[in-house]
Amino acid sequence: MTQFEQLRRAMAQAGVDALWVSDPANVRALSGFTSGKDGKVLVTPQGATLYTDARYTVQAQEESPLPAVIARPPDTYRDAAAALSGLRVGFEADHLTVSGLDDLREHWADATLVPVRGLIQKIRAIKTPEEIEAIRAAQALADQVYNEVRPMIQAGVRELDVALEIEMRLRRAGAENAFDVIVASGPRGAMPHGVASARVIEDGDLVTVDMGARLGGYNSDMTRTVAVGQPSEELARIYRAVLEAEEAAVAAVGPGVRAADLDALARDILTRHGLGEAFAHSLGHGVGLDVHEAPGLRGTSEDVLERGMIVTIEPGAYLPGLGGVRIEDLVLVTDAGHEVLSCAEKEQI
Ligand SMILES: CSCC[C@H](N)C(=O)N[C@@H](C)C(=O)N[C@@H](C)C(=O)O
Repeated sequence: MTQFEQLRRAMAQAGVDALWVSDPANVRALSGFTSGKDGKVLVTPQGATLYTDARYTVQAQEESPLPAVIARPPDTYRDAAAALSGLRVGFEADHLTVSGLDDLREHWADATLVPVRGLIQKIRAIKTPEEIEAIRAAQALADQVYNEVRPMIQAGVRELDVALEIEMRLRRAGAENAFDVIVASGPRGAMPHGVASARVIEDGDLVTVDMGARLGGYNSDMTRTVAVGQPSEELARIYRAVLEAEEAAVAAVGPGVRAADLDALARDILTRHGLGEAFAHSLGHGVGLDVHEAPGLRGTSEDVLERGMIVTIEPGAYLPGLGGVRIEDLVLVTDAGHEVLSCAEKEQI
């Protein structure tokens, strides 16, 4: 089934005749159009149209097979109105702003506007072979850059210099940074998203490095925690507990596995080590055009893993005043179980 056939089926299940797509990653998935600045897709019973403005006329022609209407709001809405009269039109409730919804209400008064959630994200969760190769390439580059930069993580070096080196090497290789590089050393390791600061790494620190490459629009995501010198026995114990949880969860990845069960598996291991409360986030998430996308690997998730999904497995433990550990792999769900796409070494501490 093509992506549009899957989408039309999902739209029918959601009870909408048409769909106004405003989330840039969803616009890209449906149209190929890569500008996140001004791109929308309108899916109607007759077909699909890309809307963007005159700054992107050439780009739209080059990137998208969809017919394009070049206009700015409110002309955009006026153009679409005729095709939508009397229809139930879905909009992306997780993305459209309140003022954006006001605009749709004003210009599409003859349509019934219906909030929908996750229709395209659900389709995007299962990657095509081309998408898998794109994410594999992004991760391979991230592995290479991590391996090149790993030797500089030493006492006396600032976190932000480590991050800058990673960012520069990714950019030089033609990629972007998927997100602000996290380099959290010593007590800063207690912040799961401690983006690199001016702190100077010290002997005995654990240092958490979380980085991703965005290559050809597709992201990777990986975390390693490394020791500088000899960390305390308490930090080493936490590291080993997180590694045990991470390896157990990775080993359990396969088609048919419930995301909530995977989260529980890792959480139970950390709880046995007295670190359940310190595991302050979900086990993982899907990765693709967005760094965080479906499926969600958390306790409340109803998602079930399927072949072709690419997810992170990233348990962590964060202890204010002491430090923290996160270990994250990027994992492809296969018929046989799984393939770990991230190859950078996980150290024994
Ligand atoms: C700001 S992007 C950071 C990416 C990072 N690798 C990451 O995914 N961190 C996780 C701890 C995270 O943010 N997980 C989310 C899905 C959560 O638990 O809500």
